[in-house]
Amino acid sequence: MTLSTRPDLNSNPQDLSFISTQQQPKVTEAEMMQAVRKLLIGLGENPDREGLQNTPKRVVKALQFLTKGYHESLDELLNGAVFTENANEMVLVRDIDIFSSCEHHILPIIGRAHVAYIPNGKVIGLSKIARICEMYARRLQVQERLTVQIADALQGLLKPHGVAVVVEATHMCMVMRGVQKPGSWTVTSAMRGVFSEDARTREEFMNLIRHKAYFG
Ligand SMILES: Nc1nc2c(ncn2[C@@H]2O[C@H](COP(=O)(O)OP(=O)(O)OP(=O)(O)O)[C@@H](O)[C@H]2O)c(=O)[nH]1
Ligand SMILES: [Zn+2]
Repeated sequence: MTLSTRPDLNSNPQDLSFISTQQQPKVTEAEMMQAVRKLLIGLGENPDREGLQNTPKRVVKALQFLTKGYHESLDELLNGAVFTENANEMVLVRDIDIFSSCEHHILPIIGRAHVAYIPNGKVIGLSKIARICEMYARRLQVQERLTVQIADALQGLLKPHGVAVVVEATHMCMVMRGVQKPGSWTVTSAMRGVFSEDARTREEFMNLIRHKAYFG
């Protein structure tokens, strides 16, 4: 097995130290397209027929988009939007759309994330919470790791009193193939600080994400 030259692909997924990695992969786009062409032939298709002529190019472009989070970093997406603020009540951004790809089948994971924290002298620009979710979702993932990465990123950036993340998602590898269970949802959570220590705080968060949103 050839290991990637990109440390972010080989490292422990819990380890956030690789997040600024901007190294380019060694495989060229032409080689990637060639691989897709082979895949089409293996599937019994004719890659030269009109409808498939540009498919290798499209597939590579689409996969690059779906994994663009490998080339993003917390530093860049934050753009300095962490502010000193004397706030100490729960901040919750809920119903953040998640479009990720499972690392076992490279099929879509579609769902939403709910992210809360209790500030401890610092708040983060609200959109940046969604951007953090987006950065980690746009990688090959398992839902559990995605959930933990979002929680640990916020915990590391803000050192808040606590962070709570719940991700609810449906996995196309369980819907369209394999066990074929449409309608199944997986719920994962990561609780840090007071959300893990105090049942009432956790309950307040769970109640807030349970009630029907006014918008949406
Ligand atoms: N824990 C976890 N498992 C996942 C996630 N996405 C996909 N999987 C599972 O990864 C497992 C891979 O199992 P394998 O037996 O190696 O692969 P498979 O033969 O394609 O498995 P089936 O999906 O059962 O047909 C499956 O059980 C998937 O449901 C995820 O985000 N988290
Ligand atoms: Zn899968």
